[in-house]
Amino acid sequence: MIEVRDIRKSFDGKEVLKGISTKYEKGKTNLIIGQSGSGKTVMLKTLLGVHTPDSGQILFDGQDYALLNVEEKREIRTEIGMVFQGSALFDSMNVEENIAFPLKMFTQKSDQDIKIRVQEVIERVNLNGANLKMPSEISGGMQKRVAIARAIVNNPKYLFCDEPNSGLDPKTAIVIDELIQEITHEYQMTTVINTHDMNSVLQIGEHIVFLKNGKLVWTGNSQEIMHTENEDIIDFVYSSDLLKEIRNFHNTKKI
Ligand SMILES: Nc1ncnc2c1ncn2[C@@H]1O[C@H](COP(=O)(O)OP(=O)(O)OP(=O)(O)O)[C@@H](O)[C@H]1O
Repeated sequence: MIEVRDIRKSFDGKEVLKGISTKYEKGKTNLIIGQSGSGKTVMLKTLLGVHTPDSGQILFDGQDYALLNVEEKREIRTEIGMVFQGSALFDSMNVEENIAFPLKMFTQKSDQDIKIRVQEVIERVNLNGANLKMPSEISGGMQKRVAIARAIVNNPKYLFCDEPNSGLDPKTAIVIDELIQEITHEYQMTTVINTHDMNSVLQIGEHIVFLKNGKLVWTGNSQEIMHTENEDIIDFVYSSDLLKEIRNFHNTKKI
């Protein structure tokens, strides 16, 4: 579990995170949602340790990150797997080399052990037979699978995903969402996902944190978000006039 307590972060005097407190639970897909500029990326980067909060605490399974020594901080960072927006694969490496990269960089595993582990995750994300393909030779959905495989190859406790299905068609996006949810449950990881994709919110939103202008204005799950009367959520979920009309139509029918 990751707990954030009253996190604040400013850039050049402009406060971007305004006292966020929440818990990202283990074994759940925790979503950070909100409009562009609401602070989702800054929040995720703060969890990653890229940004240092101006105040507040981040606790990884009860350990206050700011109070850890350099070695302990390094240890926590090796327990984080990251799926970057756009996959961020190494173009000059094939699928299995991309996936093996964190093991070669951050562990002392033998070549044989690396080979076995890489094959395990290749099978887990259904990339069988694609081992020697280059990123340019595979589809966007397969590239995401490689990115997910690379993120989980070192058995992380925490999995962070930045817009994991951006650029994918809706069907592939759902498959990728479901894969992330399955592995979250299976490996009991604490998964935090940045998204503004409403399909993801409804499909895998087990714990949703809604940010608006750097403030947390709502938390709940995918069922609750459909029935809330919170105006900010309604505005976000029913962003188009057509969707607003459909909602009004359903509400009128209920009366
Ligand atoms: N390194 C930085 N320096 C200065 N300002 C920043 C920095 N990073 C983010 N910001 C500002 O913080 C605010 C929140 O940005 P952030 O990228 O977190 O939004 P977001 O919700 O992730 O948006 P999007 O969905 O478009 O990615 C924006 O006003 C942005 O300009």
